Amino acid sequence: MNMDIATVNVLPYEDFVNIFGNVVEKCPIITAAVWSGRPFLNLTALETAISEFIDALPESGKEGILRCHPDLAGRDLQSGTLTRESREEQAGSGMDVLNSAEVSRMARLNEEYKERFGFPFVICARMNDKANILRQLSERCPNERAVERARGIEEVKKICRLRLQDLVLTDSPNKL
Ligand SMILES: NC(=O)NC1NC(=O)NC1=O
Repeated sequence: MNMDIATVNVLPYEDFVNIFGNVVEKCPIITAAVWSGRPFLNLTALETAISEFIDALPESGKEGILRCHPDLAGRDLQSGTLTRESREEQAGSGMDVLNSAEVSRMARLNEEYKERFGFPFVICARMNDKANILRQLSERCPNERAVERARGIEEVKKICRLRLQDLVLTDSPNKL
């Protein structure tokens, strides 16, 4: 699907939530909330509304968003229970074709990370390959909790931007 912003702006909220409800993984409440901010001037304005809503949440809310994300190469991938978006992203970065040693390494590092922070490691899979993801996962583990919370939320916003771009035509300067 690729609609223009004018089409987005006239969607009833039921349709808006159905179409955009997973731009932040399993957080349709965010989409439902920003519907109030219509009309959006362009795609960037919609993205900004989502970003500002997230930034205004208490730290517990931001951690809640992170907790709605499935592990990379984790149980949901193995059992086929990822959302369509997440499945495509994880496949795009090779998370679905790890060898058994890599699967174990990911699982161990993901568990270590969750144990330390109480939320999962989140990274925009479409902007990283397998080697990069594994490196970041081990490098980020020793960080402070507040640093990782902020870092994870930055990644959520990158994931969101790419998911939005799959749904809405990007702003073009010569189009009114
Ligand atoms: N844990 C985590 O980063 N999950 C994800 N990242 C991404 O790009 N899609 C996801 O589901």
